Amino acid sequence: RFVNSPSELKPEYDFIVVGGGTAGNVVAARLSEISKYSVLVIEAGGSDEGNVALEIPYAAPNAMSNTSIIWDYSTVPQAGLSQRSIAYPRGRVLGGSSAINFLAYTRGSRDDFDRMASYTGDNGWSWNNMLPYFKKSEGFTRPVDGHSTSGQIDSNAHGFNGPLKTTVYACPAPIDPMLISTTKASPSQFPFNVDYNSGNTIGMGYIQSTAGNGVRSSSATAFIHPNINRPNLDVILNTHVTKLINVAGFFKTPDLRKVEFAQSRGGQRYTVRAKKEVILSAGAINTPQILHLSGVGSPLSLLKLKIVPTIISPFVGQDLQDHVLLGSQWYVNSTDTLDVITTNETAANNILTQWVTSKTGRYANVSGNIFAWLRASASLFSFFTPDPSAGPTSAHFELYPVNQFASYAVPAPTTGNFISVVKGVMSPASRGSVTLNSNDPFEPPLIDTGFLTNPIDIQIMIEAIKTAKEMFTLSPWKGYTLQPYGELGSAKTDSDLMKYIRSQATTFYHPSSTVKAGRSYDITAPLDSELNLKGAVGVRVVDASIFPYIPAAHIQAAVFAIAERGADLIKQTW
Ligand SMILES: Cc1cc2nc3c(=O)[nH]c(=O)nc-3n(C[C@H](O)[C@H](O)[C@H](O)COP(=O)(O)OP(=O)(O)OC[C@H]3O[C@@H](n4cnc5c(N)ncnc54)[C@H](O)[C@@H]3O)c2cc1C
Repeated sequence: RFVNSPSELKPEYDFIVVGGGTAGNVVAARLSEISKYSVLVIEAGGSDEGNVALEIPYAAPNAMSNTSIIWDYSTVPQAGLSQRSIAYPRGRVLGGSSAINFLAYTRGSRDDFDRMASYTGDNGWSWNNMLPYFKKSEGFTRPVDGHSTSGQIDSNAHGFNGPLKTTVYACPAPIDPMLISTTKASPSQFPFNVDYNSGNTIGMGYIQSTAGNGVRSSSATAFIHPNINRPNLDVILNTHVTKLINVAGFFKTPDLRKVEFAQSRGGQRYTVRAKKEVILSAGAINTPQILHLSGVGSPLSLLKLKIVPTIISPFVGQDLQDHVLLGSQWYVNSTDTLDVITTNETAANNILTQWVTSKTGRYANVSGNIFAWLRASASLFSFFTPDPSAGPTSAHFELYPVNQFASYAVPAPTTGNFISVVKGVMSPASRGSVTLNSNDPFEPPLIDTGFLTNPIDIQIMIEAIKTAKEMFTLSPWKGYTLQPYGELGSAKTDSDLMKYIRSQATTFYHPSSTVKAGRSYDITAPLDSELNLKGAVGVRVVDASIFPYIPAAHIQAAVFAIAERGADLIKQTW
């Protein structure tokens, strides 16, 4: 049930999940399958229901500017981005970032998960052991235009009965045949990959997304709403967890199973206790923030903010990783592009009407249908600049072609037709941090992505731009792609490209690795390999914070899968 006010809560639950986001809702749904466990989810945001903007796959990018459903964060000035501070929204609504994200469903590679297994010393995180969890959460769905997916996915790699709906494109785009022809024109550079979610991510293939029947699937629609009538599951919305309180006596291992929360900034503080565990699933920004507010971190930094240290864990909030993004645009020799949606109101309304009446058409789709993940040249790497990727099945960079003007840095022109290639550094070496700015839980933390502070990452982005340019010299693009738009057109040397990248790059919004899992003796890892907070009784972290290295993919699928395993680890313990 949804609980309307703190007075309706029980004083104790077996499990309290902090954050009804991507991972938290999976954990709550799986734990409440066991009827004798009582489970409470505390979510800072409101309901996701009745908000059409969250349902339309194509409109996803609009959600992140709706301040009623996001944590409206921005980063500190970024050394690697010409000192720009960039917008850094997170989902603040039931479903968390899975309710507002861009729907790409990409798991990461065999090497990503095998590296996580070897880093943590826990083979349960290996690709072979995680694949069943990917399949468990997934319910692959026939695309709404009814086309056959034969040759577009490898059905052996997918789950068809899980709650989270996934699919491929619902509406073909004019550039799709050119992209597929690219894999034939230059198969060594752009190999066709029938399914990047099968362990080997490298090549060009069809994009999968978290949608089904023309609407978004999120952790709220998949894991909470279908189970909300369970008598052992309570969900309270619009409720902000302010800290965990240590209830152990002096000289005892800290026991943080008392959760403090409030419903407004100056509002009354309440508490609720967990008999078994508190699971922190507030995401890679807010989970370290809550830990810091609870006195878990570097004692010196905490004392400066008048927070009493409870557990010395200086790496909480350190090592943030994310994927840096750059959109580049080219004019095209065609008027049949998606630019019509921003430049022609009548056309946009017709597309919207089609979606409203039948949940089909362009709005049932994400912005692109086919993309590529590629390896950088081996010559970029040396003893001094080692390859940051997990191995040969992990991409160094992404090329995501979109048949319209796409940039998160410069406004779209009011006329013209474009193809954009959104590029990302998928196996970054740079790392940043999340630190407290204040001991007020309602104050945003200081977020530093560290983007492009490691020189290898900018070299990889330069190679990504050059690869996109080379793609447009291949035969399928002759006569279609015209001159590059804006600053890219005048960038001739690597140093020009560097300037262009640093002045326009933003983010894929994938913060991770801020409360890493690792071996018991690894002081850089605040969690053990089963996601328990080291040095505490009764606290686990299950969200994007836990990855020791960011997977070389858009990370929600990996978050869903680690949450499935996290729930199993909790069940095994109890
Ligand atoms: C704009 C955007 C686009 C993205 N696009 C994609 C994409 O296309 N594909 C992809 O794979 N990934 C994408 N991502 C990333 C992906 O969505 C996230 O990495 C993933 O959903 C994170 O899951 P999580 O469980 O760690 O955190 P979240 O899903 O963010 O959940 C955290 C939850 O905790 C709640 N919370 C936080 N603090 C508190 C508190 N103090 N008290 C109570 N509740 C709290 C939040 O409100 C939220 O509901 C995108 C993200 C964004 C923001």
